[in-house]
Amino acid sequence: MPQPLVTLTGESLGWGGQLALHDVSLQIAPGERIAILGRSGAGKSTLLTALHDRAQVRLALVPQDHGLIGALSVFHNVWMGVLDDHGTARNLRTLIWPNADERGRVAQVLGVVGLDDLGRRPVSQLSGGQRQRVALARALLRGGALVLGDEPVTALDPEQGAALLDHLLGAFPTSVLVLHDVDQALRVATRIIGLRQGRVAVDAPASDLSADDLLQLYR
Ligand SMILES: Nc1ncnc2c1ncn2[C@@H]1O[C@H](COP(=O)(O)OP(=O)(O)OP(=O)(O)O)[C@@H](O)[C@H]1O
Repeated sequence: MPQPLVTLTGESLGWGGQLALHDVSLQIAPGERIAILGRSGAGKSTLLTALHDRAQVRLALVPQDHGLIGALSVFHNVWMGVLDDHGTARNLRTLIWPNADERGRVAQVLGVVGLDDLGRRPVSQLSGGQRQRVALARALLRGGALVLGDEPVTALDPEQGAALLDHLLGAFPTSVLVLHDVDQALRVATRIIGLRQGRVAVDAPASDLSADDLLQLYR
């Protein structure tokens, strides 16, 4: 069995003294495409935080709130995905005067998400869907062994969302994505983890689960 990318052992996590995740143990193996489902407040984002903190591999993150800096341009927000690959001097130079290679790398991922002409626009002037696509472009530029995404395509229309979800899954060998659409989860995931009140209520191969099984999580 290959070495797991992330292992949680009896993980409990809370906010302000209140537990949001109770004694969760699980492993993420290379190659898995995991969808996390559950009602609002079930602990999905908290589980992603735990996985993020425990992962020992290079990973990219698409947070629920996009994690962008509104005053900075689209280019700079996307470049943030690779800031820790470079030293301070190089990053300062890129901030002021990106070279052709850097501009090309960002343009490539902006092309994938359909934001070709918006590199210089401050993120504060973008729509919600455009912001989400900037966060996706930043994750694609970063790359890595694992992508963690918290409802990474919810701000997009169904067609564009499905296309970008497929692209994201193709760009990373392993993924753990919080999704809110049961059918979408069954379409793209190899394994589904369902949370209820901070506990794992379902953890099974997607091929063993039906939409009805998963809808129980929301009742
Ligand atoms: N920063 C925070 N400070 C305090 N409590 C928090 C914080 N983040 C989450 N919580 C609480 O932890 C619990 C789980 O929240 P979490 O965001 O993990 O749920 P979720 O399943 O991702 O919900 P949603 O689908 O609404 O995003 C909730 O009761 C929530 O109120």
